[in-house]
Amino acid sequence: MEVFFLCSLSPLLLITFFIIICVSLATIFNRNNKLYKSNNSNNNLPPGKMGLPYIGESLEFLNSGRKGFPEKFIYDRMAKYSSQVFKTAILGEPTVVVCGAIANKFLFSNENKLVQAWWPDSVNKIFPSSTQTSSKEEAKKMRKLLPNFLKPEALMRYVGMMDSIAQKHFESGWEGKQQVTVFALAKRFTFSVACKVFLSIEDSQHVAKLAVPFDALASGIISVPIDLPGTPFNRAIKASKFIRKELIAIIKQRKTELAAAAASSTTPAHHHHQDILSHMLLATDENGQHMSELDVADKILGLLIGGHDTASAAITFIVKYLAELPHIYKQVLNEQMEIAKRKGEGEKLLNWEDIQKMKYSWNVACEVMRLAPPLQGSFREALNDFVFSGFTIPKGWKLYWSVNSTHRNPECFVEPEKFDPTRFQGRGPAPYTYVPFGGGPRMCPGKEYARLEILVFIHNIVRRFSWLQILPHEKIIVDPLPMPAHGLPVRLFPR
Ligand code: HEM
Repeated sequence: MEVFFLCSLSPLLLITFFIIICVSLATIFNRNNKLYKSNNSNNNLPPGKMGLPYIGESLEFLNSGRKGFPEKFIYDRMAKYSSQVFKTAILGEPTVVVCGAIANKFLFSNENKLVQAWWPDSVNKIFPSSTQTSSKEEAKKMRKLLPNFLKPEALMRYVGMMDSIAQKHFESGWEGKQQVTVFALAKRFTFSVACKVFLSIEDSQHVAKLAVPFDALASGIISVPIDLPGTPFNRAIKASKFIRKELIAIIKQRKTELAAAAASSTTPAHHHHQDILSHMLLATDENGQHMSELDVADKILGLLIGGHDTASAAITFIVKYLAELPHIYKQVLNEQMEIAKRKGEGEKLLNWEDIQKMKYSWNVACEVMRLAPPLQGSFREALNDFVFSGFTIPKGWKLYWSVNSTHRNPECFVEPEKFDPTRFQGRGPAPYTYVPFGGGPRMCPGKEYARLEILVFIHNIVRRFSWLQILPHEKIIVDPLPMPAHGLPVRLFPR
């Protein structure tokens, strides 16, 4: 189909595309060349290789993940240069990779002072977001509002809602089946929860209508940014336009409903005022300003994307580790049965207090995210020349911090390859060593939300089933999120 589409394009169009690609490559190359050159005089750069022009070491970087060992790229170079800081070029950018807890602390505490968040070009093109339509200051203000919608006090009321979605999800997707593919179901679960909590959308057909473009969007975000018909990047841009249009329509309708409810003193018939969309529409900043429709759409889109593959990857790997480690499964089951037993007569849904009791289960989830972190790290950009660890980091260069540089480091975690949830008991890991959600001002705003949906999922799965992996040696691919190559098929044993 895609090949057909390409062939049917007129030669003129093809030539035009070709020229566009050449020009954009040349622009990137030129800009980076300036970046590289401006620093030739600077001989205090970290050790490391910049690889081929433009491509740099991107292929090595991406391939180590696709082979299932994303940490290899980093550990190989740390060993080779005997340094926790090294330079490279990835995704078209001169980059300094900084490893270890000290580096994490440095980056996270210098946000907007020495560094700022940076995303690859592909991400910016798929989200022509408020960062571009409104001023930087405004975007920063909006980012500050985000945690308000997702802090524990705000999320408490959603626990029952999540549990009700989980119960329906297990009834329709798992019960009565001998065998299921976990990754696809985990994605369906987290997406259903998001549709309900953010937008009050529960109708399964409506959820499915949004889920399809969402998958396209998620798989195109970190792709080669070539915008030609049929490329994943192109599909992602189209999907993002479609979803934004849907969201704007939902937002407009909601505004009318909220206005009507405010005008009449009656409470609205729906429970819409409970979801995150209504909270965003009603929220005001310090000057009493409401967020614009476009801003709200972008924020919701950002949340849907941020939570789409990350939480479902975490859930998938929890299921995988519990299959491999029956003694851990048993302790999780004991904890969850105890919680179920203590619930009052007629109390059908989990609540906030129940979640607080799931300490062991959360330690297990944390240990899973230590060994199989959903995100491998993220980028920052140097705002000025500065010195870190004795090396000069030039203005405009990118910095990459990696979750694995501490999660798999024996100095941070004794016997790092060993699965041991008790690491999280007592005082837990040293500061800045356990960072699956990042840290500092840009730390994942969805952390608490993710904790809730993960624990609700664990509660529902262990109470219904035990399970075995159908492919015990299924390969793991990290591209860019970790995922079992065949989606983790398991055999179910109802309890
Ligand atoms: C287990 C699940 C999750 C993990 C491991 C995870 C991890 C992360 C990490 C590492 C970052 C980047 C932090 C940085 O650059 O320093 C991030 C950013 C973000 N996450 Fe999550 N996340 C998860 C779930 C979620 C969920 C459920 C949501 C939404 C409800 C979400 C929304 C976001 C958003 C919007 C950002 C961007 C924040 C910004 O640019 O300032 N995440 N996440």
